Amino acid sequence: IHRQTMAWIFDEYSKFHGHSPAVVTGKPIDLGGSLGRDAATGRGVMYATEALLAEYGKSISGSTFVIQGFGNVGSWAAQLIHEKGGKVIALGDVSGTIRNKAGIDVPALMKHRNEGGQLKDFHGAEVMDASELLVHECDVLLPCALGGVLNRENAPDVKAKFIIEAANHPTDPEADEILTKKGVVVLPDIYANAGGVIVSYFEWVQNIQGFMWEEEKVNMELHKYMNSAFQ
Ligand SMILES: NC(=O)C1=CN([C@@H]2O[C@H](COP(=O)(O)OP(=O)(O)OC[C@H]3O[C@@H](n4cnc5c(N)ncnc54)[C@H](OP(=O)(O)O)[C@@H]3O)[C@@H](O)[C@H]2O)C=CC1
Ligand SMILES: O=C(O)CCC(=O)C(=O)O
Repeated sequence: IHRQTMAWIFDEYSKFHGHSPAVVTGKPIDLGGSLGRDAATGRGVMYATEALLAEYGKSISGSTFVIQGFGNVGSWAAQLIHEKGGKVIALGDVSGTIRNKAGIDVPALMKHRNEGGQLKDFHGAEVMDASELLVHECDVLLPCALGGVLNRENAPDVKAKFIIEAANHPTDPEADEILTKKGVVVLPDIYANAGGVIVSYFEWVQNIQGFMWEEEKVNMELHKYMNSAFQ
């Protein structure tokens, strides 16, 4: 979401119809945006991953993760998975692809990135070939960048046991078929990345109520919705 654009839409609409914050979501916080919206999609991805692994008697802690994309969705998913004790062993964006068998120190990587550093220059990992990322050994693969990245070319080589569709349609229909035959569990995007649109709905609810929720309340409600949708 581009918050400034949403602010312009809100402002233009309100000129003609009076103060109407509920007309659009993804607004800046001081114009009625929701706390927790920035992290929401990545947080929802983490909750979805937790629910799926639990179904198989596993947990985030003790599992290994490979993440493509370190933007809004990927960086939040990486941080929250790291906080839960998950080991992010490889990660990539356009600026580079890196790995560390012992687990990447995600908060240190965030600091490096926020200071303007590129992934390839991060000291806590080694650089690897981008083409190896999606077929890297791991328990859980999280494509958090683009659509169509898993296709008939690379799907046969995927080693992950679980794929969380954090980006929109990262797995094309041919890949889906190949992965299913291999016994890879693919959690669909319509559920896995719904955290963003859920918190946008919460933003609308707060605007209608004329009330702002604490971030803890937003996260708790998001957890509740993600869990009940999984069931
Ligand atoms: N943000 C949200 O709330 C939601 C997002 N989504 C979906 O999630 C996906 C990611 O969105 P979002 O995180 O917001 O987008 P961002 O633009 O914030 O991040 C995209 C990330 O993908 C990386 N990337 C782009 N191309 C490649 C590539 N070829 N190989 C590796 N990495 C690449 C970018 O790298 P670099 O920074 O180097 O350019 C960046 O790290 C999209 O499919 C989006 O539709 C779905 C639901 C909600
Ligand atoms: O914020 C929203 O309402 C939806 C966001 C979303 O789904 C996206 O960015 O792809």
